[in-house]
Amino acid sequence: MPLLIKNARLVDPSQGLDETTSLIIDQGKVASVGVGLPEPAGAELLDAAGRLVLPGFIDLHVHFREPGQTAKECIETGCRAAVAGGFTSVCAMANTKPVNDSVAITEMMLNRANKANLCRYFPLGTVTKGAAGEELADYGTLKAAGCVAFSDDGLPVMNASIMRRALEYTAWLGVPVVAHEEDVNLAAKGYMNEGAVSAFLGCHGIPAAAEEAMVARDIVLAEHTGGHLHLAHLSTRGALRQVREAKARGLNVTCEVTPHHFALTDREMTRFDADFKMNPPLRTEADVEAVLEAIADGTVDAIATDHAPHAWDDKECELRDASFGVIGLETAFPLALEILVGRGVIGLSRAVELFTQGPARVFHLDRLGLGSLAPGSEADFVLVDPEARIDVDRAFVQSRSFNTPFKGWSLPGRVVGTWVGGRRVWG
Ligand SMILES: NC(=O)N[C@@H](CC(=O)O)C(=O)O
Ligand SMILES: [Zn+2]
Ligand SMILES: [Zn+2]
Repeated sequence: MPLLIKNARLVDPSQGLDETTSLIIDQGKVASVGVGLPEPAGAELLDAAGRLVLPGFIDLHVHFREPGQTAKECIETGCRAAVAGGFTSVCAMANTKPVNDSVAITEMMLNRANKANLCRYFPLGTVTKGAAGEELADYGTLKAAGCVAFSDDGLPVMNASIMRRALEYTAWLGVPVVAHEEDVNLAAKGYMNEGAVSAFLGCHGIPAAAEEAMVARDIVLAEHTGGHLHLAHLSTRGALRQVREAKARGLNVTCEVTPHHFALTDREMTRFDADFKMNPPLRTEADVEAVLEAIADGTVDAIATDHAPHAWDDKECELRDASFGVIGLETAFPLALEILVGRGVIGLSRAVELFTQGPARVFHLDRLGLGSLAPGSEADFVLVDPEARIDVDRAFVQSRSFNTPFKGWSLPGRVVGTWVGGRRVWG
């Protein structure tokens, strides 16, 4: 049965649209967009009542812990958190147990996601076998099995020769290498940003140079190989400056930033609460300013959550010993509304772009009809009430874990409904 959506404020940067209009959805796809469309025979009617209709969000960076650590999250609970947050596609990191360096694991993940039947799920394969940093994974067979990119995320690829080969081989396949940039020798025993706050607290710090030195190395390697380097969760002024310069030189370099890195600084660490501990760490105010500038000037391609669920006892211990990582699927878009749009850093259309067309392009998901609501696209969309607020508490969060630094926050932007391929999966 076709679906006619009326009185929608459709914001779709892929079509340059921000206007009140109607959409017709038929057979899982967008059939037409425009004011005063004739009602198809027997159509179901949805009155958006002026609320936002947006292309479904795409998250390039989530950790769903299946196989291996399903007490933290499984593919089904992760996908439920995704659709509750308005995400209709997620790209899942390979640092599961065992890691995703084989067709068997990729297929198992895809089967589990299929069974959950909530959002689209795109696995990443590892860069190296076992994510051990020594031997390249088999990119061709992993791509054929469904992997959309390759990453050892959680761990940097410290061997430059391995990174060089990875960029060369993936260039032939036309898929990106996603880099977690952290020089392990510079980061050493650090567990928060190195700076005035870490000195005051007497905590081991991770210097900005740990990230920036690796970004520099990998931009050099991307230039020499022609490979597509996608830089995950960038957090420092120097890292973003290098991306801006690399893009100006026409290199095949893209990057993402997370909501926690645009919303919070390392001052939060004075609470000694491990829900503020993640990798890369929360940085200084100057770094947050640089993240906001890079979001505004187009240096940043996508907002990605780095949704990293951890169990209560992974966090409820000495800060030094706690796991790195925070959840983020349900708070990402509300934080963008509050901090990016609400404080005038960017307009709503650019914010939507960072969740839709931007990430779609990075992993070439635009070729699958994702990240856009132009006629012919997949009918993946989200209905958001920008006036209604959310309260970030345990009842609101669908994830199996609750390690969020935004607990207790009230934010604008309730996801009223989420549709994947024309089927309502949330709300
Ligand atoms: N971001 C984190 O602090 N943790 C991630 C790994 C990662 O993204 O590096 C995790 O898997 O828990
Ligand atoms: Zn990482
Ligand atoms: Zn990650």
